Amino acid sequence: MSSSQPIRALEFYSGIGGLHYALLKSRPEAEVLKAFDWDPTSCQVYQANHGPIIYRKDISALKAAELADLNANIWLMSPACQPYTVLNPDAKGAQDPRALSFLHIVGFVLPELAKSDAHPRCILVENVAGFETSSTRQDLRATLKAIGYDTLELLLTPLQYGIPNSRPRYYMLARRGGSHFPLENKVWRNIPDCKEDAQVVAIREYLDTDVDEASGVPEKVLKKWGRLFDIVKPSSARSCCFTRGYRHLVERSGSILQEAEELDTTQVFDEFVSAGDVTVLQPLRLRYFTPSELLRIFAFDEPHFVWPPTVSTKTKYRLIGNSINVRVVQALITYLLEGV
Ligand SMILES: C[S@@+](CC[C@H](N)C(=O)[O-])C[C@H]1O[C@@H](n2cnc3c(N)ncnc32)[C@H](O)[C@@H]1O
Repeated sequence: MSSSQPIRALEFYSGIGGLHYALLKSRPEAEVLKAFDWDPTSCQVYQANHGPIIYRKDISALKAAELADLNANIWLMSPACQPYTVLNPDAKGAQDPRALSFLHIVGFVLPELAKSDAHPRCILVENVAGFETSSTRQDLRATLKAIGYDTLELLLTPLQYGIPNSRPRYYMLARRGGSHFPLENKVWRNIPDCKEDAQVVAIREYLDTDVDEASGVPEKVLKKWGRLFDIVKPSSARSCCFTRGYRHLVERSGSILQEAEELDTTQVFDEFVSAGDVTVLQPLRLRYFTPSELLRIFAFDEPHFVWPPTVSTKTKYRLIGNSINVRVVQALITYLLEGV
């Protein structure tokens, strides 16, 4: 969008507003007109940070006419990923009821708006890696093409932006009436013509200075599941993907931190196994990442981010784990808008 044209966005599946932050970091003058989510706590957190533009609503119930009146020129969308996640062996894709609202908005509402040329100039869709093999992705591409969009698909991770966290995510960018994306028909692993491969910063740059004991990993958890954890140190240049199940699930829900940098993790765990005594692990000082550390890793403007006082720590983890990496999406929005 040319810099003289106001950017007016709608945010669907807004959660705690990661896409909103990404848009503002890319284009500070942009305005999010309305955001939609049906989860009451997400809406409460969103409102605390972005004001009363959040509508608690089932997106399946949105009508073309109400969206046309808003006259937005960019839509930002991060629909539920459970239907598509490879972590769920029973994922049903488009057959999952949680996929319905996205099929409604893309398959019905957008084409309806296109009849009166009221569809947005640009669209960004975010989902889990794995979405690219779904029938929903094929339908999305076909629908967007049929109503005049040029599309580009990518799989990116924050590691490419120097952030020590793996979070591979699928993105689709769509625009109409602007310059064309490269013709090559593939899922891109970097933004075209943009070599972002930054030096990854160590985890220690993201850590709180003062962490209370509640973040420690309980001994009973370590005793039963300790060997399954992905463990990183302050000097590590990686961590694994943090999900909404962080602190509930052990495997594949995110890394824990070993504060004792100097100790050899494997050696201490071997001693624990042979001694059968969990206290052997104490010198490692194993703990969970705190919500504020995760917000920093997700590139949220952490010191200014507000949690309403009623939101529990457990809920904070759920909401952050559902969210997006702001830095990655910022780069995508910049690229998307440059071509319009
Ligand atoms: C993957 S999360 C998106 C998170 C968001 N981008 C953020 O930064 O926090 C999906 C969100 O969609 C919401 N959601 C799922 N289905 C919905 C529906 N039918 N109507 C409204 N919101 C829905 C969930 O409550 C959740 O907040």
